[in-house]
Amino acid sequence: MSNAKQILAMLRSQAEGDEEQFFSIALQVAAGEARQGHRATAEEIRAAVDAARSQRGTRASVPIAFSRPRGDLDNLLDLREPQIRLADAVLNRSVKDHLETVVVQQRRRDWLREHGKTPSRRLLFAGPPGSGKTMTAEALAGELHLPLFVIRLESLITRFMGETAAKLRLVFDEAQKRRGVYLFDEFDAVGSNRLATNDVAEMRRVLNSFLQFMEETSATDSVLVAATNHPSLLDRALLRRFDEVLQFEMPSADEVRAIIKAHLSPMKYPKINWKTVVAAAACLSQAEIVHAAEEAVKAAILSERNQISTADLTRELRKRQAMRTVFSEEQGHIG
Ligand SMILES: Nc1ncnc2c1ncn2[C@@H]1O[C@H](COP(=O)(O)OP(=O)(O)OP(=O)(O)O)[C@@H](O)[C@H]1O
Repeated sequence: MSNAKQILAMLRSQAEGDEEQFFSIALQVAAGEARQGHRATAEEIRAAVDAARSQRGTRASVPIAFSRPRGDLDNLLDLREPQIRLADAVLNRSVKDHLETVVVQQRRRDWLREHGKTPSRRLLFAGPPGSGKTMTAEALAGELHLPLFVIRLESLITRFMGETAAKLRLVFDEAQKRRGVYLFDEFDAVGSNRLATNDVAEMRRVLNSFLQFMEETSATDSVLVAATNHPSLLDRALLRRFDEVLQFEMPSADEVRAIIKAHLSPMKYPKINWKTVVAAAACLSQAEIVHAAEEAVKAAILSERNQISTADLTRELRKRQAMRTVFSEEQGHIG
């Protein structure tokens, strides 16, 4: 949008009393300035918008819901208001440490910027399906009091030349002007070095745009999370661009126990043999273990009990194991 059009849109939003739209266009102008290398002006506009927003915040008596993306972005971004915090996810020590770093740096980003430093904001979540990558992105957004935007890859990646890169630009522009956590799920679809064999040149262009946009976001405080089950598919040039790489793993024995305990409410569980339960959960993902615990609770409720036994849990965990076998046999069949 040209400056004249932006001024017109700002005047219109003011006439309609749409303050959020007004701020959003102001931030778009800031993003434009940042792209032209005018970082100080971009920062000044952003600071003015932040000040005006927080003034409005003190006047408001009820929390204001995050506003939905508009226009073309509506198809690309799925807005989720975070319902959880980091303490709700059961994570390994290394992932927790990385997240603590990000949270501290994001909370004290103004201080870091005053010293010419950029807070960590480009994160790669790598790990097996169901290990909590999406959940952790939501929890991180919750921790930072930010909206979570999930980028819909099926709308982003199209067959038409140049269109995917243009859509990516829309998403990154939004990240520049609206602070949030932006999650690119199944990121290997964008960042793969051997994807789209039918149009390698186009995927290269998309990847290059992605790399360029990653650099440009240095003036924003949005957090970019790319999640993948296949980190080895990612282009090396891309891997280097991330500030933090978080490796999600299959759950340890302690984690299995913690996940199950967190999902047994309202049941009591005085006599669980955890060794047996943990053994029955071998090779299951965090998500599968959550399902098994929830099913065990439902079965106990239906049989009008208020206690869960070791047998309840192992039965449900074994069911999950069996479902896994069926699934992998099916895949073997297809493959
Ligand atoms: N580490 C965890 N701690 C607690 N619950 C978890 C954890 N991981 C997964 N879960 C449960 O499983 C559900 C699905 O997990 P999630 O979608 O976050 O996994 P994922 O790694 O993003 O999987 P995928 O790669 O298939 O997208 C979560 O909503 C949560 O209920």
